[in-house]
Amino acid sequence: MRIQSEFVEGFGALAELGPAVSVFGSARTKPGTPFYEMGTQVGRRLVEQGYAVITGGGPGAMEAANKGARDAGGASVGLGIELPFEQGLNEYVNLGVNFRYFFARKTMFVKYAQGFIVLPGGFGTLDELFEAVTLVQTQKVTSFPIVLMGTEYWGGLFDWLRGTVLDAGTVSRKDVDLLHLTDDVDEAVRMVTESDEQVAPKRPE
Ligand SMILES: CC(C)=CCNc1ncnc2c1ncn2[C@@H]1O[C@H](COP(=O)(O)O)[C@@H](O)[C@H]1O
Repeated sequence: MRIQSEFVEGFGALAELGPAVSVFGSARTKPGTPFYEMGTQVGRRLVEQGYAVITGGGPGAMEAANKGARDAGGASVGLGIELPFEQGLNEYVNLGVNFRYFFARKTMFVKYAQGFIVLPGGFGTLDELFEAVTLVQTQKVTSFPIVLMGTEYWGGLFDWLRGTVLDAGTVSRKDVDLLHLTDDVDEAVRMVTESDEQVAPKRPE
């Protein structure tokens, strides 16, 4: 069955990856823009700290993170998705897997990463972000730091969660505290890798 084979293929391709961080962000972020540059720096810094970089393998922020990772000589993973307006994996991916199903692909982002760094993005990015927060909140995954980058971009969402949503009692303080926010690349990388000390021993070699 196609669905099953996507999981098998994904698990097989990523089994030997070692520690990794998934980086998300808009497919529409253009090269030369500040957020593209931020993505490149995130990819580079993660590799310098000994991490593989996993992205959705597409253009924009994904491409930026893959570029940074590859240029720094690291593992640059792209988990591509078949879309009607297919663009293929970006040129900076050095380990690529293609998926037809978003849900199979999303499993890989969480299963093979120690945390998420989320650059400014749209519906796709929000989907990935909130799936991860839900998994952490419900303790389906543990010690999984999630860092949003771009204080101005995410600030409104942050305030809304800590105001309206928290006040309504639909989330707890502990839940909103799962999300970190920064503009600083080193700080973001530190946040996702620090708690890895608790996570690392649980991962198979
Ligand atoms: C120019 C364009 C729209 C290309 C679309 N090509 C894509 N290729 C790969 N992953 C994607 C693509 N679009 C959305 N995604 C997924 O959704 C996220 C970005 O969606 P968005 O641009 O924020 O909503 C990415 O992290 C990725 O996992």
